[in-house]
Amino acid sequence: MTSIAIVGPGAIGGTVAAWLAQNPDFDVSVCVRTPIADLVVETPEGTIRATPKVLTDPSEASPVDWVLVATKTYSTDSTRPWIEALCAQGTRVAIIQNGVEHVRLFEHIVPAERLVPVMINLPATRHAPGRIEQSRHGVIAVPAGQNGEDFAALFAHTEIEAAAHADFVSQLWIKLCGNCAAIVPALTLRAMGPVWSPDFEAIVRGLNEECAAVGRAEGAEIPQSVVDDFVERSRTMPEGAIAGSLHADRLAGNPMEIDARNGVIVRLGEKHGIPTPMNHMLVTLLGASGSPWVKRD
Ligand SMILES: NC(=O)C1=CN([C@@H]2O[C@H](COP(=O)(O)OP(=O)(O)OC[C@H]3O[C@@H](n4cnc5c(N)ncnc54)[C@H](OP(=O)(O)O)[C@@H]3O)[C@@H](O)[C@H]2O)C=CC1
Ligand SMILES: CC(C)(CO)C(=O)C(=O)O
Repeated sequence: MTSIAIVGPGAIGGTVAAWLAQNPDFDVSVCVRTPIADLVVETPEGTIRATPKVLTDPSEASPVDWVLVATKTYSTDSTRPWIEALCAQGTRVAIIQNGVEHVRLFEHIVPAERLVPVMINLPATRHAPGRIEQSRHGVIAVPAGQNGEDFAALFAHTEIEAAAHADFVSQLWIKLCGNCAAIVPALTLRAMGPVWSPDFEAIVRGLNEECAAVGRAEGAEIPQSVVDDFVERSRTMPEGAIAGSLHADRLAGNPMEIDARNGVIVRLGEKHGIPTPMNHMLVTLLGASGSPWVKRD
């Protein structure tokens, strides 16, 4: 029996927990801030249900084989008591978050050799605690090596396609290219397609080009087609559509992962001497909308 604890069963953590709990060989528990009774996830494969063990305080936790952290990036330090209670010598800790700085954010909490950064491409929305909609097929990428391969193997019996990649850094930055333009609808509070114009396209393309340039300087391989495809996807975003979790968080009045998704492009751009004026300006403007998470997470 493999024991797995998911810290933060929100949209992503709840979906992952529900899928893993379908495997009778896994003992799945969830570590919550807001209590839940169970998990019900509407997936492209139909509705799945799970009744994992629900822990509400780190004092109830004991060491497990795998800890999966799926909180927002700005909640990192609040997960420390959970991670400490759930870890023994052999425990591995996977960080399932957006952005490219999983290791920087958690290396003061988890030893590097037990830390597994995870890129997840899986659109999910939490409608109520434990009630989630997974709107498309899920894809997970992890670094090559034993930890990455063992993590990917946990998903063998799920609809989530998980694989270890030698070029994980490219996986992370290509995902960030897809995420970085969502700062525009988070600011305008409407879909991009209906307001598209040459000036608007210059902003969206600028955000993406800056991200790709900084990613390449960090060692990622990002073909130009990645930028062009994301710009095209933005151009065709239909009226009423929500561009993912950042836009959804702004609409809900929640804190936003501005630093992890756009601030990081500015910070790492400065390190490499790459100008990032579009990201810099929109980070400043969205931060001025009231989110406390414009500063470095
Ligand atoms: N949603 C999506 O479609 C996608 C999101 N991502 C990324 O995945 C990560 C998670 O996002 P998402 O699932 O949307 O976020 P949610 O806000 O839906 O979920 C985060 C969860 O973490 C919980 N939490 C926060 N702090 C703690 C703590 N100290 N202990 C226990 N639980 C805690 C929250 O509790 P509470 O219930 O009290 O709010 C919530 O359940 C982010 O980095 C996001 O960018 C990546 C791909 C797609
Ligand atoms: C765009 C999406 C849904 C892709 O997984 C995402 O990463 C997010 O909303 O944060």
